[in-house]
Amino acid sequence: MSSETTTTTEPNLDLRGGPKVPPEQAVLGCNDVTKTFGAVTAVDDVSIGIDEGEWISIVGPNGAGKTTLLNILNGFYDPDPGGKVYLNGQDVTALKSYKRARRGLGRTFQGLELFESEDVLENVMTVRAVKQQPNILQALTFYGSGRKIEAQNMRRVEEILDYLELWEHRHSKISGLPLGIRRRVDLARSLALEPDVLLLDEAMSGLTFDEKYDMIRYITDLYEEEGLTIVMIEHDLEVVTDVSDRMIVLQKGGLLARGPPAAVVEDPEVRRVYTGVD
Ligand SMILES: Nc1ncnc2c1ncn2[C@@H]1O[C@H](COP(=O)(O)OP(=O)(O)OP(=O)(O)O)[C@@H](O)[C@H]1O
Repeated sequence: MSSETTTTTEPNLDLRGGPKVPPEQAVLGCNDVTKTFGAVTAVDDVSIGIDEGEWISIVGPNGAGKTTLLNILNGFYDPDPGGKVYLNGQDVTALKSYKRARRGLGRTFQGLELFESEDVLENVMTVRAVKQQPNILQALTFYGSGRKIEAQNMRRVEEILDYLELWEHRHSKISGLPLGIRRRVDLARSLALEPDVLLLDEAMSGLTFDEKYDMIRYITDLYEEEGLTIVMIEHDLEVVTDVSDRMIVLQKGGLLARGPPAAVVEDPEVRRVYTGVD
């Protein structure tokens, strides 16, 4: 009788189940979400449910649909008809992105959508004003009355900049800053909205090893000290394996596996499609 086992080549069926939390009861969830762009199905019938206080990492190779899914959760894209998005147990599918932000959903951007010609302080302050005003136009008017906003918001913004070790850069224009600092400014802006759930879109893309380590440290502290729910989109499996409570793997828009990181990274299907290693 052969002593060989087949356990390393069999897909782990525990990773092929449904959402851990019913999407409609989750702090953030989606049900039957598909998104097509012409002939391309970017997200293919995905349902997830994230519990309060979890750190979830959504991983997958290039083009797997990670950013599209995040944009649907965030409200930048509508899902195709039939798909639903839930925030704090409420159906927010029809709710605009900025309204979801006011209900506690913050995000960073893979492509860093910072105001290049403004300094760090102005970038964070502007977002702070958007939090307090019912619409963008009013926020800009409000922002114009500099003293008022300063009195109301400066303290919180100082705390955020201090926390992310950005205070010394507060008067530096974004356009002159290196990528590691710019990614931190993006994180500071998302924190200025005082989110309960933070969506991070490849927040470590393009960073050096040391910068990635710093970023993980900041996010871990936020997770532990502020009790934030973290949803992190990440291309690099290794970066998130140690820190996540659970991982969700996308492949060609579909959900390939979900579960504890240690089990996910050992799953032969995940290894094959994601790392290319059997
Ligand atoms: N606005 C769009 N119009 C057309 N096709 C799109 C659009 N956005 C995404 N796609 C396509 O949908 C698929 C999924 O893209 P998406 O950016 O969501 O993947 P990803 O997993 O985030 O990839 P990456 O790791 O490279 O950022 C890709 O084939 C992409 O070309």
